[in-house]
Amino acid sequence: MTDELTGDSGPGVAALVASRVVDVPDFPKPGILFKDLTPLFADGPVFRQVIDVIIAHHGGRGGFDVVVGVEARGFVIAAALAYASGVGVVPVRKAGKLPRVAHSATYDLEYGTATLEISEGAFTPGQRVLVVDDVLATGGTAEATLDLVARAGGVVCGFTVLMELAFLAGRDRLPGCDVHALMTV
Ligand SMILES: O=P(O)(O)OC[C@H]1O[C@H](OP(=O)(O)OP(=O)(O)O)[C@H](O)[C@@H]1O
Ligand SMILES: Nc1ncnc2[nH]cnc12
Repeated sequence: MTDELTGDSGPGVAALVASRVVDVPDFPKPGILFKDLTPLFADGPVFRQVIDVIIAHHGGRGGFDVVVGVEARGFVIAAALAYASGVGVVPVRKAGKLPRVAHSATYDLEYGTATLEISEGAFTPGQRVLVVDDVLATGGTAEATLDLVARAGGVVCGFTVLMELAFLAGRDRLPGCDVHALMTV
């Protein structure tokens, strides 16, 4: 089990995450094995432990100035991280949802193409940004998000996911970034 004080993520937290993931074959398209992490979000003690481990990995409270969450499942994690750390949260949203778009980025993911956007005035220049999502797969979403954060004046200090699908090599698209996955498949 994870030590909440040291944030030691070790095998304990990986097993915990794995125990709360449901594999859904052929969603949203035939051939995709979808990793459904909503059972983890629904388990209060596990969710809290996961949040504490992520904060500890990224330097504890004070290790980052703002959290970016990627629509939609990243929002759940980002809001919890921000609240627990006493910092704000900035949403990166799918196209057409934000009223004051500053920057857009289009990318491919495991099962399609999408465009992400960030608002005007998202950061003060040089703010240290922790980016969070539930899954790292091909890395298209993460690469686009890191690009948006940089164009908006933020400095990415880390990228965190609950689960990394290593066989899709998404990490290779994020050179120089502190990529942290609580569990890897
Ligand atoms: O590494 P990639 O291949 O880019 O895939 C990872 C992304 O795919 C999923 O989001 P999705 O686009 O399905 O959106 P949702 O959270 O709104 O369901 C997941 O939440 C990540 O954001
Ligand atoms: N297989 C998968 N499961 C959950 N989210 C994903 N995002 C991209 N691929 C995914």
